[in-house]
Amino acid sequence: MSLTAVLDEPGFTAFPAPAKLNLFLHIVGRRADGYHLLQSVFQLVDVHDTIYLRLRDDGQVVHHNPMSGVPADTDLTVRAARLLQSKLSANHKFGVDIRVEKRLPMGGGMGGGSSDAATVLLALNRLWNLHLSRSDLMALGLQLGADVPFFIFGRNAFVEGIGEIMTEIETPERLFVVLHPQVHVSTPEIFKDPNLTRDTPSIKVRDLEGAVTRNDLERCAVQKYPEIGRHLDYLNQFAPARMTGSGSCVFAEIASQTEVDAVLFGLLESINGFAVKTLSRHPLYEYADN
Ligand SMILES: C[C@](O)(CO)[C@H](O)COP(=O)(O)OP(=O)(O)OC[C@H]1O[C@@H](n2ccc(N)nc2=O)[C@H](O)[C@@H]1O
Ligand SMILES: Nc1ncnc2c1ncn2[C@@H]1O[C@H](COP(=O)(O)OP(=O)(O)OP(=O)(O)O)[C@@H](O)[C@H]1O
Repeated sequence: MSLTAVLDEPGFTAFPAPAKLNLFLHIVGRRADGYHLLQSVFQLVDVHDTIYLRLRDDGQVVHHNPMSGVPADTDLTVRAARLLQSKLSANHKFGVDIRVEKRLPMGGGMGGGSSDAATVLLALNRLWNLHLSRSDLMALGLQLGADVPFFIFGRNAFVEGIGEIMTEIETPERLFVVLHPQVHVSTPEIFKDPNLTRDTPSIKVRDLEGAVTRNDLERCAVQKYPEIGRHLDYLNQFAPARMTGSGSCVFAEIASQTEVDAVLFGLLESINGFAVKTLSRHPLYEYADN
C-alpha cells in the first residue's frame, strides 16, 4: 500500500518521534552485566519519524506496515504498546493499529527505534487514559532500550548510568549538518570491542561548559566501518565533526542557514546528508503526567 493510501486511511492520528544527537559520549565504566556506564549530552533535533495510531477495542496490537528485516512482533512500536498493555486490567479491551513512516536512519545512532517506542508509550498513555507518571513511563521504556527513557524525559539532558539517569540542561539553538554513511552499525558489536576504552574520567554537570569531550565509541566504529571515517573527514572540512551514539551518522555544527545550504548543495554524490535544528522539548512532552 502506498504512503498516500496510508495517510488517507481514516481514523489514524499522527504522532512525531524526533531524533537525538549525542553531542559527546564518554564511557566511564562497565556494569557486572556487561552494560556500559556512560556520560553524554543528548540533544533533541527536529527530524522525525511519524507514528500513526488508531484505537481498537479488541485488545489487539496490529502493525500495518512492518519494515523489511524487522518482523512486527519485534518492532519497538509493537513491543512498547504490548508493554503498556501489561499496565491495564486483565480484561481490558484497549488495542491499537500502528503504521510507521520511517525517515530516521536505522542503525544511525540518532535513536530512531527508541524514539518510536517512546512516542507510542507517550501517545497511548493518553489515548488509553492511563495517566502514568513520566518516571513510570521512563522505567517501562528502559525495558525496551537504553535510549527510550531520554525521549520520555523529553528535554535536553546530561545523561548518565546506562542511559537512565537524566539531568535537564539548557542547550543553545543550533544548526547541524548530519551525514549518513550507508553502513548499519551494530551497537552491541561496538560496545563489545576489546579496543574500546572504558575509563574516561567522570565529569560533573556543573563542569560541562568548557569540558574537553569526544565520542569514545568513534574510534572503534571507524576501525570497523571505514566509511564513517570518510564521512568524518569530509565534514571536518567545514567544522569539527563527530559521530553520534554508536554511529553510523556523523554531525557538525554549522553557523548559519546559508552555510548549511552551501554544505548540502556541494555534497559529493556518494554522500547523503541533511540539516537538523535543535529542539528545546519533545513535541509530546505534555503527554506524560509529571
Ligand atoms: C550508544 C547509545 O546510542 C547512546 O545514545 C545508546 O546507549 C544505545 O542505546 P540503544 O541503541 O537503545 O541500545 P540498547 O538496545 O539498549 O542496547 C544494545 C546493546 O548495546 C550495549 N549497551 C547499550 C547501552 C549501554 N549503556 N551499554 C551497553 O553496553 C549492550 O550490549 C546492549 O545489548
Ligand atoms: N521501530 C523501529 N525503528 C527502527 N529500528 C527498529 C524498530 N524496531 C526495532 N528496531 C530494530 O532496532 C535496531 C536499531 O534501530 P535504531 O534506528 O534505533 O538504531 P540507532 O539509531 O543506532 O539507535 P541508538 O542511537 O539508540 O543506538 C534496528 O536495526 C532494528 O533491527
